[in-house]
Amino acid sequence: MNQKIGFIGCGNMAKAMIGGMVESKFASPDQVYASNRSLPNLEEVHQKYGVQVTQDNLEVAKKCEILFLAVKPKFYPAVIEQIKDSVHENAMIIMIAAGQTIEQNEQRFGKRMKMVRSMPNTPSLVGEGMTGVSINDLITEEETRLIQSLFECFGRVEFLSEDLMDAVSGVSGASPAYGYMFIEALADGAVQQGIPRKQAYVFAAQALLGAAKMVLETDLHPGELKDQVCSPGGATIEAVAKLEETGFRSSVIQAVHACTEKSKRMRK
Ligand SMILES: NC(=O)C1=CN([C@@H]2O[C@H](COP(=O)(O)OP(=O)(O)OC[C@H]3O[C@@H](n4cnc5c(N)ncnc54)[C@H](O)[C@@H]3O)[C@@H](O)[C@H]2O)C=CC1
Ligand SMILES: O=C(O)[C@@H]1CCC=N1
Repeated sequence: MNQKIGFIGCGNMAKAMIGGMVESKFASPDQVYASNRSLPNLEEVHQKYGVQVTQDNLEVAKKCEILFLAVKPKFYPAVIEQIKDSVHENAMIIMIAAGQTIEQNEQRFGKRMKMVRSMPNTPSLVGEGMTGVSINDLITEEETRLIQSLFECFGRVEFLSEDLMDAVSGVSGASPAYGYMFIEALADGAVQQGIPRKQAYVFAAQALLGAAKMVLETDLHPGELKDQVCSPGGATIEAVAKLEETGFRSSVIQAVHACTEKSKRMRK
């Protein structure tokens, strides 16, 4: 691809995607532009990845055919007001904000634009991102393939209808945070049993990485994979029974629900 890719807002999520794109060589550093209100994050991505940086949002908006809006949801109205008359004539706008809808942002631009609503996650930085994507009807099939390869350069992508995008925040946008909590909890349990903390994180994280790969690569149902670990009368089933008793599944389901509902409230 030879389009220029811009990021307005260069925080945690933009840095993860820029890192993923450049490290995977999907885009060369001279194709990628980022603007941010403050300097430190810009200096960091320039030093690490060699991308072009500026504090001027308009410079990025004018230059880039593919434009990520990577500021917090509450800053979308002000940023769109600032750039709407300057965006590249063929611009494709990629929103990454929780809760923001395509219709809402078309209204803010005051015209129909090629618009993508996406929900990525921070493991994009290490090539293991998961992104949910909805597109509007101005995006062509060729552009859809481009969007797919763009998000696939740092992980997996699934297209789905826009009414499900708030739930994507709950299941994959936010869930790395739940995963880190699970890893911390596993490691605390291991430390309680005498395993040194540094090793405890390796045991916990690698076990979960392996479990995730088993689900994605064997095509077996997670329940069947769980049953393979639970020897009759063995140790694992004791742990599984304790997790059920203490509401593990229900707690996770409620967490996804809470995140999804909050995402919906964030567009008000
Ligand atoms: N952090 C995450 O795991 C995920 C975040 N998102 C979405 O990504 C967006 C950004 O989130 P984060 O990167 O976590 O936030 P962040 O706070 O780390 O980054 C936002 C950046 O935007 C800059 N900024 C604020 N107003 C600006 C303006 N007017 N012009 C230029 N830059 C401006 C800030 O200085 C900051 O560096 C949010 O809309 C969030 O919903 C989506 C998926 C996952
Ligand atoms: O916490 C948030 O609002 C964003 C959306 C998903 C992950 N971070």
